[in-house]
Amino acid sequence: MNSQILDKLSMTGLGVWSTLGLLWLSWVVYKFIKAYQRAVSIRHHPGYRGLFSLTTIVGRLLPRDIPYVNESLNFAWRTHRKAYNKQRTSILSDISLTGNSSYFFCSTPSAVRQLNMDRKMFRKPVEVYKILKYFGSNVLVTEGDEWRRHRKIVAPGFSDAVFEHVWRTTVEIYFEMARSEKWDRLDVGGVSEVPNVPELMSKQSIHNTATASFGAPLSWSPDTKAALPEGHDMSFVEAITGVSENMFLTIAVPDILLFNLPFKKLRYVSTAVKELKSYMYGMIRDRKQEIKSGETSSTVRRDLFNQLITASLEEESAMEKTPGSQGLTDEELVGNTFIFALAGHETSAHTLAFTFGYLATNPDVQEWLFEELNQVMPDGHLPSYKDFARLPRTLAVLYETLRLHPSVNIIPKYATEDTTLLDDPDSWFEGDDQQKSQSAEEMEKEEKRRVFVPAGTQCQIDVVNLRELAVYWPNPDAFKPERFLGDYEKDAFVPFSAGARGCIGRRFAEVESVAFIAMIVRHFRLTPAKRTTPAGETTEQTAERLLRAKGGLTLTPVKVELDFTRRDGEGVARPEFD
Ligand code: HEM
Repeated sequence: MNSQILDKLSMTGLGVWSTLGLLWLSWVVYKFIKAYQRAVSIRHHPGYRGLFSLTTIVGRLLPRDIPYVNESLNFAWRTHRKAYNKQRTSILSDISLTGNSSYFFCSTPSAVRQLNMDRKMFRKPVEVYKILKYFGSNVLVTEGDEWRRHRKIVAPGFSDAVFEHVWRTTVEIYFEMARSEKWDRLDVGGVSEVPNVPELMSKQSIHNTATASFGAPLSWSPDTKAALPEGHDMSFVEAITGVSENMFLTIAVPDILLFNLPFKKLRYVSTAVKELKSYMYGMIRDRKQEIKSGETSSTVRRDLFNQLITASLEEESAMEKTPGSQGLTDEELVGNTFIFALAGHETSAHTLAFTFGYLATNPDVQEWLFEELNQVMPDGHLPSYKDFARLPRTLAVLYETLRLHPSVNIIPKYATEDTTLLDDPDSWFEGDDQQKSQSAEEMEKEEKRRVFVPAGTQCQIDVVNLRELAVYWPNPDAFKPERFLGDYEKDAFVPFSAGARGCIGRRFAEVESVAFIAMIVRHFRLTPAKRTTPAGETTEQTAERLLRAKGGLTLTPVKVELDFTRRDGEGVARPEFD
């Protein structure tokens, strides 16, 4: 081929590519204009800024939080909530993609209720969760009949017997932590500096998961010289720590790279993955044998794992009698236990770190909480699961933290058919729409406020924005746990989601967190770390610094540095359990 023909061909190629590029650009601009028109027509922000949201290719390439461009669109966490508030004009935010579907960010209780309760019209977009199938399919990532099969088997595990076990384990872990942090050697008034509360909470949460979920023996400070089980290069707790703390790497890096690249970090994570899988399959084999041979029963072993395997075996044996029943495969059992570990670990650890940050910066609330704890846990009294119901202030402190710093920022759903969502702007100013009488005129008005949602539209519950609804949360930015002691709008508080797809581990998390907060605050006064607080810093600045958050798999505390000052009384040395 002579060079003239080659030149011609490359010119033609260039022409084709430029034409395609131009067509693509025109299509993007067309989609953008349509999105903008729709956003304006239904009064929804963010209008033109939709192009820069994280749901668009452009938005993903740009740095986060560029003033006036995308600063309030970083839904992983809105670092500039104040700016966001000013721009907010309505409740359903239509952030359209350069792709072919729209995103609705919903933060009106009426829309949230619809999204959570109308299971026919709104479903979970399972493709979004694909990466969480890494260890096997599970209850979080499935829908329809598949989901029902998983949920039926995992649900019985979340029982009072397990919660009692969780409570007890949490209290034991507290004493192990106190010993390891040398808190048991502190005199009354003595101070322990805790420079990294999130790290400590992560450790407590991993131990809780290993012990309460998997029944592993408690090993806060393991004997490193002790022999590892045969055929293993890591202990179980080390493997679960390696995977949990590097979850993002585990699921984001393709296996071929994760297992073969010669980087130290990847070697560590891939070994942890291999080890965790090997432990989990081994444990399933052993537990199945134990249960089948009658060597143990769920009343002896109360961990979540045992309940799950028992329920799956029961379902399998029911198969013979009831056609259609089906247990979980070993891979699905591993998938579910992994998801319990993942869903339970990060969320709880981060929430506890934020809780202690809030208490340290709100001394009045801390004393209000201490009053309750002192009554329920007089000196030397070890609280039991029965005391959970007597600690409403402690639970309220947890809820208020979750309202202000919800671990899960966005809960995705999609519309299965053409439908409408109730945009309820009046409720921002007037109160709950439900309480209004439904006269014909009002119903007509209500129809007008319904926003058309075409089939396939992604409708996200915007958990972060719900915190801002002053109608339901007077003085919304203030840390006021007492608001949860009376009636409150349940659809404006959905950190655990709600309805059939609500968090199955909610009670588990509440029990673990309440027990741990109770043990810490009963025995220590928490204050911002003296050593690292700059001179002249105001209370607001300290709170802002300590409660800073960043995105991640779930909302992540940046750094919470506190001083723990021992209160009077006992409770830092481990007593004998009966
Ligand atoms: C503060 C702690 C926790 C928070 C804030 C939280 C939040 C949530 C949220 C928002 C969902 C819905 C997710 C979605 O629809 O995409 C969810 C689902 C789920 N959570 Fe949690 N969670 C917590 C603790 C736990 C714990 C301790 C466990 C297990 C031991 C757990 C297990 C699950 C599971 C299995 C699902 C899926 C349920 C289903 O789809 O049927 N979570 N959680």
